[in-house]
Amino acid sequence: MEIFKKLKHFYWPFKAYFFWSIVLLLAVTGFTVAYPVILKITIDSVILDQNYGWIPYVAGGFFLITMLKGIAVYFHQYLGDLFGIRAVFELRNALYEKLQYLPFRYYDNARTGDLMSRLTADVEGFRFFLSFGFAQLINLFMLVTLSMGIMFYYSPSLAFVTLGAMPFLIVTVYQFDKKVHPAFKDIRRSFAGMTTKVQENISGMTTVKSLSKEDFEMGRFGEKNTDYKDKYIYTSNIWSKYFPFMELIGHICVVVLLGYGGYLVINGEIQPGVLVAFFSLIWFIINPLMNLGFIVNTFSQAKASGERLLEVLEEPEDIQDKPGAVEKDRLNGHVSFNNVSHRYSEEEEPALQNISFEAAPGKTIGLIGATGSGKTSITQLITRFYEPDSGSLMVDGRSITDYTLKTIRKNTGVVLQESFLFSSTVKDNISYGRPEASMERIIDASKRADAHDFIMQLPDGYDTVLGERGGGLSGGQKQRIAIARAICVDPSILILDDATSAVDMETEAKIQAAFREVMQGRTTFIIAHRISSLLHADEILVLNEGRIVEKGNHYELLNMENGHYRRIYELQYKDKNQFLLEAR
Ligand SMILES: Nc1ncnc2c1ncn2[C@@H]1O[C@H](COP(=O)(O)OP(=O)(O)OP(=O)(O)O)[C@@H](O)[C@H]1O
Repeated sequence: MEIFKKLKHFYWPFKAYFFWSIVLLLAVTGFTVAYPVILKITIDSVILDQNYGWIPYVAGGFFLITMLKGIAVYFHQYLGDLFGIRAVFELRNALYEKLQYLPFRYYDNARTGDLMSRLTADVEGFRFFLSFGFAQLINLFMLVTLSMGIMFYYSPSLAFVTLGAMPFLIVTVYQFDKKVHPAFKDIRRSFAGMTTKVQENISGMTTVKSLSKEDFEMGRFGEKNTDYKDKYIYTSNIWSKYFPFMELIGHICVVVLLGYGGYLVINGEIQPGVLVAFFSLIWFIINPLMNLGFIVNTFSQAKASGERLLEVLEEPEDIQDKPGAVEKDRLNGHVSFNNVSHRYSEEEEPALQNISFEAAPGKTIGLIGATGSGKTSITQLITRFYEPDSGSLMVDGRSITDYTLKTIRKNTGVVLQESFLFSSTVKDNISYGRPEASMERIIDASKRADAHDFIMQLPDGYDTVLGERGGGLSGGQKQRIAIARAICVDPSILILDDATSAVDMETEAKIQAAFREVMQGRTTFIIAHRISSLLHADEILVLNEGRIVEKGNHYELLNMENGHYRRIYELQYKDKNQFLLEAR
């Protein structure tokens, strides 16, 4: 119940639909139990007492009740559906919003397929209970109580004897729920595992095919599929064990009713109409109670789904605007790190240790070092994707946390080694960070990123729709669109994380020339493995194992005897010299 309480604010605003649906359900229940009552009157008061003149009225009454029941059922179901659909509409929106604001830390370990299944299958499981299960639970309660009430009214002794086996039925249903709830949770988890596998397989299809791992992948999928099948079979086994037993208990009740009820009729203690009415009423108790398994099942599924949805909704958003955070349209881009250290999780080694440097507005800072030396981590802190464990990170003389996240993100443009392109038009991809950008601005950004010419050669130019993840374009072309996207935002801090590694030397030179113009007035951080990309940087930070080991411009660093930078330079240029020597 705790889960439903926690999710209450999603469905409670629509309680009016629910209440009306229940009021109509009440009417449906009333009309349903009226049948056996009319039947009893027909047998005892019309047929046995030979009041045949009543027959047209009884028939008319039956017809009227059937019509009214039909109308009530229609509106009850319609309003119930509306209640569930409106509630999960809000829930889905809230989940999606949560996904937008969850920190990177969460996504480091999250699995896309699992999240997808939460947003689809789990939301659907919850809706089904709201639309259907909830009302069924109430229907069950009302039908059983009303039927029992009528039975006790007609013949308390027959009611007692007939319902004697009911406690067994209730205990069985309870046992069933205890087993079936964890089983359903497992099914949901297994389904999420399977969708994750499918999603990863599709995303990594190039790797799978290039390494001929199709069979291996089928094997891995087979495991997940088998697990899902086994979990379902296990759950079906629980059903098939419990259901015949529940049915048996129901039929014992009927046998007892016919035996003892028949005896009472023969002895003249009750009228035959009462026995006939009991025969209908008992099924209004047994059927819903047996259905309790199914209702409990939707309830268990909804509980399990609700739990998984709450896991996402309650995930802490550790990086948030602090109260009174400053919103600024434009920052100058003065970045300074003072003794900053950072580790991604408690168990891991620090990714950055005592990092200190100053980047004045408009300056270009190069970051170089072996893989894993912490280059990207520095930029992840500047964008505030993560927060440092210690030290201070200032932007324009104020702590980065003094600004709203929006201010920081609006003022930083990031081009990654492999940027993500959305399956929409080229134009939309370029103006993604600034949707209001004019066509001139988009074209200007593309020209600066050396993308305009190839875009014009696409079938629909800027209106060409790209495939998922920018399919249909070469790596370098995708990268140039991503660079245009960053330029279009007009950020005061530009981060180029190995941004030109996917383009050829000639294009790199062109983009860099364009960058030099674009970089004017912006603080730029260039992460590069090639020294050629850093020649024009005002300052280069050489990183090793999370520490800055050297600092200076290209020439200063080259002059350091036995320096890290010099070693990288020699490694990169040795081949060239060797080649030139051999070519002579
Ligand atoms: N999201 C993360 N979660 C946990 N550890 C991480 C994460 N990102 C980076 N690390 C670790 O932090 C250290 C620094 O990584 P970082 O990505 O900053 O290096 P890098 O110099 O940019 O490397 P590369 O040149 O390969 O991109 C590495 O040891 C890496 O394993």
